[in-house]
Amino acid sequence: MTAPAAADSGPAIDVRGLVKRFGAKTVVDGFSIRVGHGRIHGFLGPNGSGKTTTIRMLCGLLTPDAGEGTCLGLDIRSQSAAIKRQVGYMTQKFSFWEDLSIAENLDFVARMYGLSDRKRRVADALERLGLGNRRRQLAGELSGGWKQRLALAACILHDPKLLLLDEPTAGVDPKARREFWDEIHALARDGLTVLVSTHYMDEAERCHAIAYLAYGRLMTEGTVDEVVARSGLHTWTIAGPDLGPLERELAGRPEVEMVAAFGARLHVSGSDGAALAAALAPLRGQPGLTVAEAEPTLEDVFIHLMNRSTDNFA
Ligand SMILES: Nc1ncnc2c1ncn2[C@@H]1O[C@H](COP(=O)(O)OP(=O)(O)OP(=O)(O)O)[C@@H](O)[C@H]1O
Repeated sequence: MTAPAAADSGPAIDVRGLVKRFGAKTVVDGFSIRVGHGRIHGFLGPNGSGKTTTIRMLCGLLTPDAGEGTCLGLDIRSQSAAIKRQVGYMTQKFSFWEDLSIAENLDFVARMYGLSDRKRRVADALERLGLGNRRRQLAGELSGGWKQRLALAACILHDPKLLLLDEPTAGVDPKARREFWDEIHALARDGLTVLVSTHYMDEAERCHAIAYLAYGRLMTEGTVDEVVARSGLHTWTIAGPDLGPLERELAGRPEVEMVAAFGARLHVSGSDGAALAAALAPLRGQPGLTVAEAEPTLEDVFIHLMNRSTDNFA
């Protein structure tokens, strides 16, 4: 994989005020972001919040209606063709020739894009993604996790500098997902910048930074710790038997913005820490209940953001 060139010393992506409208609908509204080289940046948010549209604008695949910026040092408006040549894009619905082997599929992709030095590129991609031993296996016989790997191999055949992964592991089991992410980190260590959209919290936690979008607006951005700290959310856990009635009661309290059961434990959250603590105080001495303040999880924060954005924009 190509190491970042000296000219790449600036950010890999640096855009300001991107807007995209489809008809009368503003799908992305004033999006700005900077992403450094070799970083893995996650995009999260409800369905239809504009993640894919934003990612496509960032790398010149879609022209913004307003805004400006650069991707890989090139202007996203006037140099989009040059940007596209350096982008590997794994879409939500990739497809293969099921009755061709892994190696034959990759060779086909290399031919389709007119790549020089095909044999070496295919061999490199097979080795890079641990597909060498399976090179003769038919694509149609692969499990979900190996299919994703093949898709990733196809994306890096042309030595891109930027990878766009649109929900790359939807429906893949946790072990295969973890291994897929190990590969993404290995590619990032080699200098590739990665933009990835996902709905999985464990994947968000494996990104160097995340952006959360709702209704086309950037609601929050930063490392996972920063996003949790900035949320202003306070969370308590309550453990004990038969928490159903308590869950229903707490859901009706004005200090409680969210309550959800996780096994034999409730997560109770609210923005006003003092009011929430006061509301839960009477429960603390109750026999059989363990009530403790806890760090909000990323999922707590995202559900909170989702609820807030529904109130603000819907
Ligand atoms: N080419 C298009 N023409 C018209 N509307 C579009 C087009 N592409 C996307 N949209 C609309 O823009 C909105 C944002 O779509 P987008 O695919 O960017 O969201 P997303 O956050 O990636 O969603 P998901 O999580 O479901 O993949 C949606 O309402 C979608 O229907």
